[in-house]
Amino acid sequence: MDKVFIQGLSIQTTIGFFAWEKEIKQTLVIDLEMGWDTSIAAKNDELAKTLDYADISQQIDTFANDNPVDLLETLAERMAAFLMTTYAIPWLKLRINKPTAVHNAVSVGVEIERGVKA
Ligand SMILES: Nc1nc2c(c(=O)[nH]1)N=C([C@H](O)[C@@H](O)CO)CN2
Repeated sequence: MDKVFIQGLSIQTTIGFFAWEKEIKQTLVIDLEMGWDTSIAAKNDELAKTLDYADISQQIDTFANDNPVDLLETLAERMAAFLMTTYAIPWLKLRINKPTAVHNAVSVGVEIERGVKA
């Protein structure tokens, strides 16, 4: 299966369980793999036939900021559903890192896989 991916997308958004977290923006770093037949776009060199990683990166930032939640789990689930519906993505793996959440860890976060691999 071919993939289009986004690695290390850094966004600033409101996220977190605690009251103080709802008053600030924190950094999330997002890794996304999306199943896609890239040969269709390659055939006639057409951006419109593939997943535009620049457009999707912007949509991820907008989605996170428009949908503040407590848990990374909730954001991951909702973001995965939004991306799969909007772009007709059959399968994806989404990892959301919250690098500043635990001071003595490099990063913490969640990773989910949704859909069916072609
Ligand atoms: N599995 C998770 N654990 C925790 C989360 C989370 O979203 N998923 N969130 C928090 C707090 O918001 C934390 O990031 C504050 O430092 C704690 N654990």
